[in-house]
Amino acid sequence: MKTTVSIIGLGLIGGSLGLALKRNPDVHLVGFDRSYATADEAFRRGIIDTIAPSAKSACEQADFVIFATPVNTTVAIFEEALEWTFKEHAIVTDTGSTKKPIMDAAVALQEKGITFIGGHPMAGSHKSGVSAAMEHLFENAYYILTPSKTTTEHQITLLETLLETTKAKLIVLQAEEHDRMTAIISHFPHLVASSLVGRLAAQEEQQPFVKRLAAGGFRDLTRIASADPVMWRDITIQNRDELLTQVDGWLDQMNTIRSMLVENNPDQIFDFFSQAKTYRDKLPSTYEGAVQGALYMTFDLHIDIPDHPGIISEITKILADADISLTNIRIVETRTDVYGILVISFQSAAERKRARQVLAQATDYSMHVL
Ligand SMILES: NC(=O)c1ccc[n+]([C@@H]2O[C@H](COP(=O)([O-])OP(=O)(O)OC[C@H]3O[C@@H](n4cnc5c(N)ncnc54)[C@H](O)[C@@H]3O)[C@@H](O)[C@H]2O)c1
Ligand SMILES: O=C(O)C(=O)C[C@]1(C(=O)O)C=C[C@@H](O)C=C1
Repeated sequence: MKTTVSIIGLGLIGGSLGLALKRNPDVHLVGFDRSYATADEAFRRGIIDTIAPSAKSACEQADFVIFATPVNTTVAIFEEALEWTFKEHAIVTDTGSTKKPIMDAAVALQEKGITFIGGHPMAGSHKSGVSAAMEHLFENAYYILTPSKTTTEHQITLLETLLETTKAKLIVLQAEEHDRMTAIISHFPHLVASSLVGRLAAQEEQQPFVKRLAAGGFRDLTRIASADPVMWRDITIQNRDELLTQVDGWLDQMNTIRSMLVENNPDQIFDFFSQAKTYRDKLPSTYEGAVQGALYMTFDLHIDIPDHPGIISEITKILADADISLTNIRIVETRTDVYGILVISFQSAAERKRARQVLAQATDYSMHVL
Protein backbone atom coordinates (compact mmCIF):
# COMPACT_ATOMS: atom_id res chain seq x y z
CA MET A 1 0.00 0.00 0.00
CA LYS A 2 1.40 3.34 -1.03
CA THR A 3 1.26 6.42 1.17
CA THR A 4 -0.98 9.06 -0.39
CA VAL A 5 0.39 12.59 -0.09
CA SER A 6 -1.73 15.50 -1.29
CA ILE A 7 -0.17 18.85 -2.11
CA ILE A 8 -2.43 21.89 -2.27
CA GLY A 9 -0.70 24.65 -4.27
CA LEU A 10 1.71 23.36 -6.90
CA GLY A 11 4.00 26.37 -7.31
CA LEU A 12 7.71 26.66 -6.59
CA ILE A 13 7.52 25.06 -3.14
CA GLY A 14 4.66 22.59 -3.69
CA GLY A 15 6.20 21.50 -6.99
CA SER A 16 9.70 21.15 -5.53
CA LEU A 17 8.36 19.15 -2.60
CA GLY A 18 6.46 16.90 -5.00
CA LEU A 19 9.65 16.21 -6.95
CA ALA A 20 11.60 15.47 -3.77
CA LEU A 21 8.87 13.23 -2.31
CA LYS A 22 8.65 11.28 -5.59
CA ARG A 23 12.13 9.97 -4.81
CA ASN A 24 10.26 7.58 -2.52
CA PRO A 25 8.61 4.95 -4.77
CA ASP A 26 6.06 4.17 -2.04
CA VAL A 27 4.53 7.64 -2.22
CA HIS A 28 1.49 8.35 -4.40
CA LEU A 29 1.17 12.06 -5.04
CA VAL A 30 -2.13 13.85 -5.50
CA GLY A 31 -2.09 17.54 -6.40
CA PHE A 32 -4.55 20.39 -6.44
CA ASP A 33 -4.02 23.96 -7.60
CA ARG A 34 -6.62 26.62 -8.19
CA SER A 35 -5.01 27.04 -11.62
CA TYR A 36 -5.76 23.96 -13.69
CA ALA A 37 -2.93 24.85 -16.07
CA THR A 38 -0.51 24.64 -13.12
CA ALA A 39 -1.88 21.28 -11.96
CA ASP A 40 -1.68 20.01 -15.53
CA GLU A 41 1.96 21.14 -15.86
CA ALA A 42 2.75 19.44 -12.54
CA PHE A 43 1.20 16.24 -13.85
CA ARG A 44 3.03 16.43 -17.17
CA ARG A 45 6.36 17.04 -15.39
CA GLY A 46 5.73 13.94 -13.27
CA ILE A 47 5.53 15.97 -10.06
CA ILE A 48 2.15 14.46 -9.17
CA ASP A 49 0.49 11.18 -10.07
CA THR A 50 -3.09 12.46 -10.15
CA ILE A 51 -4.87 15.81 -10.26
CA ALA A 52 -7.58 16.22 -7.63
CA PRO A 53 -10.77 18.06 -8.67
CA SER A 54 -10.81 20.15 -5.47
CA ALA A 55 -8.82 20.86 -2.31
CA LYS A 56 -11.52 18.94 -0.42
CA SER A 57 -11.03 15.83 -2.55
CA ALA A 58 -7.22 16.11 -2.22
CA CYS A 59 -7.49 16.34 1.56
CA GLU A 60 -10.03 13.58 2.04
CA GLN A 61 -7.98 10.87 0.29
CA ALA A 62 -4.59 11.66 1.85
CA ASP A 63 -2.42 10.18 4.59
CA PHE A 64 -0.42 13.43 4.53
CA VAL A 65 -1.66 16.83 3.31
CA ILE A 66 0.82 19.60 2.52
CA PHE A 67 -0.42 23.15 2.03
CA ALA A 68 1.97 25.11 -0.20
CA THR A 69 -0.28 28.09 -0.82
CA PRO A 70 0.33 31.76 0.14
CA VAL A 71 -0.05 32.01 3.90
CA ASN A 72 -3.34 33.97 3.97
CA THR A 73 -4.83 31.49 1.49
CA THR A 74 -3.77 28.61 3.74
CA VAL A 75 -5.61 30.20 6.66
CA ALA A 76 -8.72 30.70 4.47
CA ILE A 77 -8.68 27.07 3.28
CA PHE A 78 -8.33 25.83 6.89
CA GLU A 79 -11.71 27.46 7.62
CA GLU A 80 -13.35 25.66 4.70
CA ALA A 81 -11.64 22.42 5.72
CA LEU A 82 -13.58 22.34 8.98
CA GLU A 83 -16.44 20.84 6.94
CA TRP A 84 -14.29 18.15 5.31
CA THR A 85 -13.63 14.58 6.43
CA PHE A 86 -9.94 13.78 6.73
CA LYS A 87 -8.60 10.24 7.20
CA GLU A 88 -8.44 9.49 10.90
CA HIS A 89 -4.64 9.20 11.05
CA ALA A 90 -3.93 11.97 8.48
CA ILE A 91 -1.18 14.46 9.24
CA VAL A 92 -1.64 17.94 7.81
CA THR A 93 1.31 20.31 7.39
CA ASP A 94 2.17 23.47 5.45
CA THR A 95 5.21 25.23 4.00
CA GLY A 96 4.33 28.81 4.91
CA SER A 97 6.99 31.40 5.70
CA THR A 98 5.12 32.42 8.86
CA LYS A 99 4.11 30.05 11.59
CA LYS A 100 2.21 31.61 14.52
CA PRO A 101 -0.89 32.76 12.56
CA ILE A 102 -0.98 29.40 10.75
CA MET A 103 -0.71 27.48 14.04
CA ASP A 104 -3.49 29.65 15.49
CA ALA A 105 -5.72 28.97 12.48
CA ALA A 106 -5.04 25.24 12.79
CA VAL A 107 -6.40 25.09 16.34
CA ALA A 108 -9.98 24.71 15.04
CA LEU A 109 -8.87 21.78 12.86
CA GLN A 110 -7.08 20.19 15.81
CA GLU A 111 -10.24 20.53 17.89
CA LYS A 112 -11.91 18.38 15.23
CA GLY A 113 -9.23 15.71 15.79
CA ILE A 114 -7.06 16.60 12.78
CA THR A 115 -3.30 16.53 13.39
CA PHE A 116 -1.51 19.66 12.21
CA ILE A 117 2.26 20.21 12.33
CA GLY A 118 3.51 23.51 10.92
CA GLY A 119 6.34 23.36 8.42
CA HIS A 120 8.69 25.80 6.69
CA PRO A 121 11.50 24.77 4.36
CA MET A 122 14.08 27.55 4.59
CA ALA A 123 15.01 27.51 0.95
CA GLY A 124 13.42 29.17 -1.99
CA SER A 125 13.87 31.70 -4.70
CA HIS A 126 12.59 34.97 -6.07
CA LYS A 127 11.05 32.84 -8.82
CA SER A 128 7.60 31.39 -8.34
CA GLY A 129 5.33 28.92 -10.09
CA VAL A 130 5.58 25.25 -10.95
CA SER A 131 7.98 25.90 -13.82
CA ALA A 132 10.61 27.01 -11.27
CA ALA A 133 10.21 23.82 -9.16
CA MET A 134 13.42 21.88 -8.51
CA GLU A 135 13.96 18.46 -6.97
CA HIS A 136 17.10 19.62 -5.15
CA LEU A 137 15.69 22.86 -3.74
CA PHE A 138 15.66 21.78 -0.09
CA GLU A 139 18.90 19.80 0.07
CA ASN A 140 20.98 20.88 3.08
CA ALA A 141 18.50 23.64 3.91
CA TYR A 142 16.93 23.88 7.33
CA TYR A 143 13.32 22.67 7.32
CA ILE A 144 11.53 23.91 10.42
CA LEU A 145 8.66 22.01 12.00
CA THR A 146 6.39 23.65 14.57
CA PRO A 147 4.30 21.04 16.36
CA SER A 148 1.53 22.05 18.72
CA LYS A 149 1.19 21.05 22.37
CA THR A 150 -0.98 18.08 21.41
CA THR A 151 1.35 16.67 18.76
CA THR A 152 2.96 13.37 19.76
CA GLU A 153 6.61 12.43 19.17
CA HIS A 154 5.33 9.59 16.97
CA GLN A 155 3.45 12.03 14.70
CA ILE A 156 6.53 14.25 14.38
CA THR A 157 8.62 11.20 13.48
CA LEU A 158 6.09 10.15 10.82
CA LEU A 159 6.30 13.57 9.18
CA GLU A 160 10.09 13.67 9.49
CA THR A 161 10.29 10.26 7.84
CA LEU A 162 8.12 11.41 4.94
CA LEU A 163 10.28 14.52 4.45
CA GLU A 164 13.56 12.58 4.53
CA THR A 165 13.81 12.50 0.74
CA THR A 166 13.98 16.29 0.63
CA LYS A 167 17.46 15.83 2.20
CA ALA A 168 16.72 18.92 4.29
CA LYS A 169 17.83 19.33 7.89
CA LEU A 170 14.68 19.02 9.93
CA ILE A 171 14.50 21.00 13.16
CA VAL A 172 11.70 21.64 15.62
CA LEU A 173 10.99 25.17 16.86
CA GLN A 174 8.25 27.10 18.62
CA ALA A 175 6.12 29.10 16.16
CA GLU A 176 6.82 32.44 17.92
CA GLU A 177 10.55 31.80 17.88
CA HIS A 178 10.35 30.92 14.20
CA ASP A 179 8.53 34.15 13.33
CA ARG A 180 11.00 36.28 15.31
CA MET A 181 14.01 34.71 13.58
CA THR A 182 12.56 34.75 10.07
CA ALA A 183 11.65 38.43 10.53
CA ILE A 184 15.36 39.12 11.13
CA ILE A 185 16.91 37.03 8.37
CA SER A 186 14.19 36.87 5.73
CA HIS A 187 11.11 39.07 6.08
CA PHE A 188 12.73 42.37 7.07
CA PRO A 189 15.56 42.04 4.52
CA HIS A 190 12.82 41.59 1.94
CA LEU A 191 11.25 44.92 2.93
CA VAL A 192 14.68 46.55 2.69
CA ALA A 193 15.35 45.06 -0.78
CA SER A 194 12.01 46.30 -2.09
CA SER A 195 12.52 49.72 -0.54
CA LEU A 196 15.98 50.04 -2.14
CA VAL A 197 14.35 49.38 -5.50
CA GLY A 198 11.71 51.98 -4.58
CA ARG A 199 14.44 54.53 -3.83
CA LEU A 200 15.98 53.91 -7.25
CA ALA A 201 12.60 54.23 -9.00
CA ALA A 202 11.78 57.43 -7.13
CA GLN A 203 14.98 59.11 -8.26
CA GLU A 204 14.88 57.97 -11.86
CA GLU A 205 13.21 61.12 -13.10
CA GLN A 206 16.08 63.34 -11.92
CA GLN A 207 18.68 60.71 -12.87
CA PRO A 208 17.33 58.88 -15.93
CA PHE A 209 20.62 57.06 -16.56
CA VAL A 210 21.03 55.75 -13.01
CA LYS A 211 19.25 52.43 -13.48
CA ARG A 212 21.74 51.46 -16.17
CA LEU A 213 24.48 51.78 -13.57
CA ALA A 214 22.75 49.41 -11.16
CA ALA A 215 25.45 46.76 -11.21
CA GLY A 216 26.62 43.84 -9.02
CA GLY A 217 26.11 45.30 -5.55
CA PHE A 218 22.66 46.72 -6.17
CA ARG A 219 21.56 43.62 -8.05
CA ASP A 220 22.86 41.27 -5.33
CA LEU A 221 21.09 43.26 -2.64
CA THR A 222 17.77 43.48 -4.48
CA ARG A 223 17.39 40.13 -6.26
CA ILE A 224 14.66 39.10 -3.85
CA ALA A 225 12.59 42.20 -4.71
CA SER A 226 11.61 40.32 -7.88
CA ALA A 227 9.67 37.75 -5.82
CA ASP A 228 5.91 37.27 -5.91
CA PRO A 229 4.08 40.25 -4.31
CA VAL A 230 1.14 38.08 -3.17
CA MET A 231 3.43 35.82 -1.16
CA TRP A 232 5.23 38.78 0.43
CA ARG A 233 2.03 40.74 1.09
CA ASP A 234 0.71 37.78 3.06
CA ILE A 235 3.96 37.24 4.98
CA THR A 236 4.17 40.94 5.86
CA ILE A 237 0.60 41.00 7.14
CA GLN A 238 1.06 37.84 9.19
CA ASN A 239 4.41 38.84 10.70
CA ARG A 240 3.59 42.53 11.14
CA ASP A 241 4.46 42.81 14.84
CA GLU A 242 7.93 41.33 14.44
CA LEU A 243 8.46 43.49 11.37
CA LEU A 244 7.55 46.63 13.29
CA THR A 245 10.22 45.73 15.86
CA GLN A 246 12.74 45.29 13.06
CA VAL A 247 11.76 48.59 11.43
CA ASP A 248 12.22 50.43 14.76
CA GLY A 249 15.69 48.91 15.19
CA TRP A 250 16.57 49.85 11.62
CA LEU A 251 15.40 53.46 12.11
CA ASP A 252 17.65 53.71 15.18
CA GLN A 253 20.51 52.29 13.17
CA MET A 254 19.88 54.69 10.27
CA ASN A 255 19.98 57.59 12.75
CA THR A 256 23.34 56.33 14.00
CA ILE A 257 24.56 56.14 10.41
CA ARG A 258 23.28 59.65 9.82
CA SER A 259 25.25 60.96 12.83
CA MET A 260 28.30 59.11 11.57
CA LEU A 261 28.01 60.89 8.21
CA VAL A 262 27.54 64.28 9.87
CA GLU A 263 30.59 63.71 12.12
CA ASN A 264 32.61 62.38 9.16
CA ASN A 265 35.15 60.66 11.41
CA PRO A 266 37.26 58.24 9.29
CA ASP A 267 37.95 55.88 12.25
CA GLN A 268 34.28 55.63 13.11
CA ILE A 269 33.36 54.98 9.47
CA PHE A 270 36.09 52.36 9.20
CA ASP A 271 34.82 50.63 12.37
CA PHE A 272 31.28 50.57 11.02
CA PHE A 273 32.32 48.67 7.89
CA SER A 274 34.96 46.61 9.67
CA GLN A 275 32.55 45.32 12.33
CA ALA A 276 30.01 44.33 9.68
CA LYS A 277 32.69 42.58 7.62
CA THR A 278 34.04 40.64 10.62
CA TYR A 279 30.55 39.44 11.55
CA ARG A 280 29.48 38.66 7.98
CA ASP A 281 32.70 36.73 7.28
CA LYS A 282 32.14 34.56 10.35
CA LEU A 283 28.59 33.56 9.40
CA PRO A 284 28.36 29.90 8.40
CA SER A 285 29.47 30.23 4.83
CA THR A 286 30.03 28.66 1.49
CA TYR A 287 33.38 26.93 2.06
CA GLU A 288 33.65 23.37 0.75
CA GLY A 289 31.66 20.98 2.89
CA ALA A 290 29.92 23.76 4.79
CA VAL A 291 26.46 23.09 6.01
CA GLN A 292 23.66 25.56 5.39
CA GLY A 293 23.94 28.37 7.86
CA ALA A 294 22.04 31.29 9.26
CA LEU A 295 21.71 32.70 5.78
CA TYR A 296 20.09 31.00 2.87
CA MET A 297 23.24 30.11 1.02
CA THR A 298 24.26 29.76 -2.54
CA PHE A 299 27.36 27.81 -3.45
CA ASP A 300 29.09 30.04 -5.96
CA LEU A 301 31.89 29.20 -8.35
CA HIS A 302 33.72 32.15 -9.94
CA ILE A 303 35.19 31.40 -13.36
CA ASP A 304 37.49 33.69 -15.31
CA ILE A 305 36.23 33.56 -18.87
CA PRO A 306 37.33 35.16 -22.11
CA ASP A 307 34.68 37.52 -23.42
CA HIS A 308 33.62 35.80 -26.63
CA PRO A 309 30.18 34.83 -27.95
CA GLY A 310 28.96 31.39 -26.98
CA ILE A 311 31.11 31.08 -23.86
CA ILE A 312 28.16 30.71 -21.50
CA SER A 313 26.49 28.01 -23.55
CA GLU A 314 29.85 26.19 -23.78
CA ILE A 315 30.07 26.09 -19.98
CA THR A 316 26.43 25.27 -19.32
CA LYS A 317 26.64 22.42 -21.87
CA ILE A 318 29.63 20.90 -20.04
CA LEU A 319 27.65 21.03 -16.80
CA ALA A 320 24.45 19.69 -18.38
CA ASP A 321 26.35 16.78 -19.98
CA ALA A 322 27.60 15.89 -16.48
CA ASP A 323 24.02 16.15 -15.15
CA ILE A 324 24.92 19.04 -12.85
CA SER A 325 22.12 21.54 -12.25
CA LEU A 326 22.85 25.15 -11.47
CA THR A 327 20.61 27.55 -9.61
CA ASN A 328 21.86 30.86 -10.98
CA ILE A 329 24.32 32.21 -13.48
CA ARG A 330 25.57 35.76 -13.98
CA ILE A 331 28.46 37.75 -15.32
CA VAL A 332 29.99 40.09 -12.80
CA GLU A 333 32.16 42.05 -15.21
CA THR A 334 32.81 41.89 -18.93
CA ARG A 335 34.79 44.21 -21.10
CA THR A 336 35.70 43.50 -24.69
CA ASP A 337 39.03 41.69 -25.07
CA VAL A 338 39.59 41.11 -21.37
CA TYR A 339 38.54 38.39 -19.01
CA GLY A 340 35.16 38.57 -17.32
CA ILE A 341 33.95 36.70 -14.29
CA LEU A 342 31.15 34.24 -14.60
CA VAL A 343 29.49 33.36 -11.30
CA ILE A 344 27.59 30.08 -11.26
CA SER A 345 25.58 29.06 -8.18
CA PHE A 346 24.88 25.48 -7.19
CA GLN A 347 22.55 23.80 -4.72
CA SER A 348 25.30 22.34 -2.56
CA ALA A 349 29.02 22.44 -1.94
CA ALA A 350 29.29 18.87 -3.27
CA GLU A 351 27.60 19.86 -6.55
CA ARG A 352 29.95 22.85 -6.88
CA LYS A 353 32.97 20.62 -6.26
CA ARG A 354 31.86 18.22 -8.99
CA ALA A 355 31.25 21.14 -11.39
CA ARG A 356 34.76 22.41 -10.71
CA GLN A 357 36.27 19.01 -11.46
CA VAL A 358 34.30 18.59 -14.68
CA LEU A 359 35.14 22.12 -15.89
CA ALA A 360 38.82 21.68 -14.99
CA GLN A 361 38.94 18.58 -17.21
CA ALA A 362 37.20 20.25 -20.14
CA THR A 363 38.67 23.80 -20.04
CA ASP A 364 41.68 25.71 -18.80
CA TYR A 365 39.72 28.56 -17.23
CA SER A 366 40.79 29.47 -13.73
CA MET A 367 38.17 29.03 -11.05
CA HIS A 368 37.78 30.38 -7.54
CA VAL A 369 35.58 29.76 -4.54
CA LEU A 370 35.46 32.96 -2.49
N1 LIG B 1 9.20 31.16 -2.54
C1 LIG B 1 9.98 30.92 -1.50
O1 LIG B 1 11.16 31.28 -1.50
C2 LIG B 1 9.41 30.18 -0.32
C3 LIG B 1 10.29 29.47 0.51
C4 LIG B 1 9.76 28.76 1.59
C5 LIG B 1 8.40 28.78 1.84
N2 LIG B 1 7.56 29.50 1.03
C6 LIG B 1 6.12 29.48 1.33
O2 LIG B 1 5.55 28.42 0.56
C7 LIG B 1 4.24 28.78 0.11
C8 LIG B 1 4.18 28.71 -1.40
O3 LIG B 1 5.12 29.61 -1.96
P1 LIG B 1 5.60 29.45 -3.48
O4 LIG B 1 6.87 30.21 -3.59
O5 LIG B 1 5.56 28.03 -3.88
O6 LIG B 1 4.46 30.25 -4.24
P2 LIG B 1 3.97 30.04 -5.74
O7 LIG B 1 3.28 31.29 -6.12
O8 LIG B 1 5.08 29.55 -6.60
O9 LIG B 1 2.90 28.86 -5.61
C9 LIG B 1 1.69 28.99 -4.93
C10 LIG B 1 0.67 28.13 -5.66
O10 LIG B 1 -0.53 28.14 -4.89
C11 LIG B 1 -1.61 28.17 -5.80
N3 LIG B 1 -2.81 28.67 -5.12
C12 LIG B 1 -3.08 29.93 -4.73
N4 LIG B 1 -4.29 29.97 -4.13
C13 LIG B 1 -4.77 28.70 -4.14
C14 LIG B 1 -5.95 28.10 -3.67
N5 LIG B 1 -6.92 28.81 -3.09
N6 LIG B 1 -6.11 26.77 -3.84
C15 LIG B 1 -5.16 26.02 -4.47
N7 LIG B 1 -4.02 26.55 -4.95
C16 LIG B 1 -3.82 27.86 -4.77
C17 LIG B 1 -1.13 29.08 -6.91
O11 LIG B 1 -1.89 28.92 -8.10
C18 LIG B 1 0.33 28.65 -7.04
O12 LIG B 1 0.48 27.63 -7.98
C19 LIG B 1 3.97 30.17 0.70
O13 LIG B 1 3.23 30.02 1.87
C20 LIG B 1 5.35 30.73 1.00
O14 LIG B 1 5.30 31.61 2.09
C21 LIG B 1 8.04 30.17 -0.06
O1 LIG C 1 16.37 33.02 -1.84
C1 LIG C 1 15.34 33.65 -1.92
O2 LIG C 1 14.99 34.19 -2.96
C2 LIG C 1 14.44 33.71 -0.77
O3 LIG C 1 13.89 34.75 -0.56
C3 LIG C 1 14.23 32.51 0.04
C4 LIG C 1 13.62 32.72 1.41
C5 LIG C 1 14.60 33.54 2.28
O4 LIG C 1 14.27 34.64 2.68
O5 LIG C 1 15.70 33.04 2.51
C6 LIG C 1 12.33 33.42 1.31
C7 LIG C 1 11.25 33.08 2.01
C8 LIG C 1 11.14 31.76 2.57
O6 LIG C 1 10.23 31.64 3.55
C9 LIG C 1 12.37 31.05 2.74
C10 LIG C 1 13.45 31.40 2.02
